[in-house]
Amino acid sequence: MDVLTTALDLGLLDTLESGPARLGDLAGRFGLQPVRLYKFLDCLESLGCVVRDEPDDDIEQATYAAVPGLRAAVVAVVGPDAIERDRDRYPWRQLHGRLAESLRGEIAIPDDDFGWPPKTHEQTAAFEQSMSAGLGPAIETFHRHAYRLWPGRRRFLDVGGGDGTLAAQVLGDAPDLLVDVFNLPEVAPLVDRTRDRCVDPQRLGFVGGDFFAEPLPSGYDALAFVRVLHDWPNDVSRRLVESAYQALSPGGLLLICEEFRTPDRLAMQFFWSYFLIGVDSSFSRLRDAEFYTGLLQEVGFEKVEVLPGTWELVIAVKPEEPFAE
Ligand SMILES: C[S@@+](CC[C@H](N)C(=O)[O-])C[C@H]1O[C@@H](n2cnc3c(N)ncnc32)[C@H](O)[C@@H]1O
Repeated sequence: MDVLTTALDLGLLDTLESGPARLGDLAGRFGLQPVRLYKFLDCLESLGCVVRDEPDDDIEQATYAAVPGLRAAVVAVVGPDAIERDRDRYPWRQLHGRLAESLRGEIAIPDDDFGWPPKTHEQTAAFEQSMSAGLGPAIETFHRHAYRLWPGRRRFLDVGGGDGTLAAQVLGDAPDLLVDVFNLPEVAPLVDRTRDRCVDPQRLGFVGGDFFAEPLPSGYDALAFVRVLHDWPNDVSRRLVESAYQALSPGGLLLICEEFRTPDRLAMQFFWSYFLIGVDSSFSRLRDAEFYTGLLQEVGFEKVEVLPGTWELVIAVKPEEPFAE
């Protein structure tokens, strides 16, 4: 991180991206010591960021070329909006080096530093911001399957829909759909902010509520849980799916999207797995897609399918009302 941040901040990456550069020229231009810069560029080379051509023993004649797309990739990894920067705002260092104590239950992340539910507006805003920072794969999957998800649907409720980032994206894919976010009332101002920036603000609504304290609102023919069910133990997830079944109109569509359990996704989830070791109020459990396909059938849904994507999307339909005998 230090090497990449420094290369970006110095402006070295801009120069390297415009074409191969000689070490002597780089040192002169940026006021750097050639021998030190040589070692620094070795670090970048070891990360696969630059390709070196060293014609002879004179290191100042060595030339370096950036691999294509380097600057954008480095901005994504260390820039102000990078997921790494977001995760670093959390007090994970309190566990660092003390994992054994944490595993024995001797230390924990104090509630004031992180806990569920968030206690202050700042904690709520920070948490939802972290969520939307990692939402890309879900947005991609919803967009990819939009052509079959939304035609004929009128009202969509994104349950536990964060600050409305996904809902706002869906509006762009479904010009006739009304989309509401269901979330704890304190999240309303964050959804207001998303609405101000979205393509069609009057189609993005907010319904405040607590899905443990009350039934999910009815009147929707599509309803989603995106990274919501994996926060809870099996019996609680089941209750939420049952509540969705009750709420949906006959023929309504349920969508479940989260990181189903594979080695790659566990790796993407590594920060939360690690940090939440010391947070007992938050569960976080990656499941296999089959857990949900089975659960949906047991609860009464039909036409259960797993649609492909960076994160897959499990969809299912509530049966139309049976004809009266
Ligand atoms: C892990 S986040 C996922 C947010 C969003 N769907 C995403 O993927 O970015 C869980 C969401 O569920 C919401 N949530 C948690 N408990 C809730 C409750 N009891 N009632 C309603 N929403 C709740 C949180 O506020 C948060 O927005």
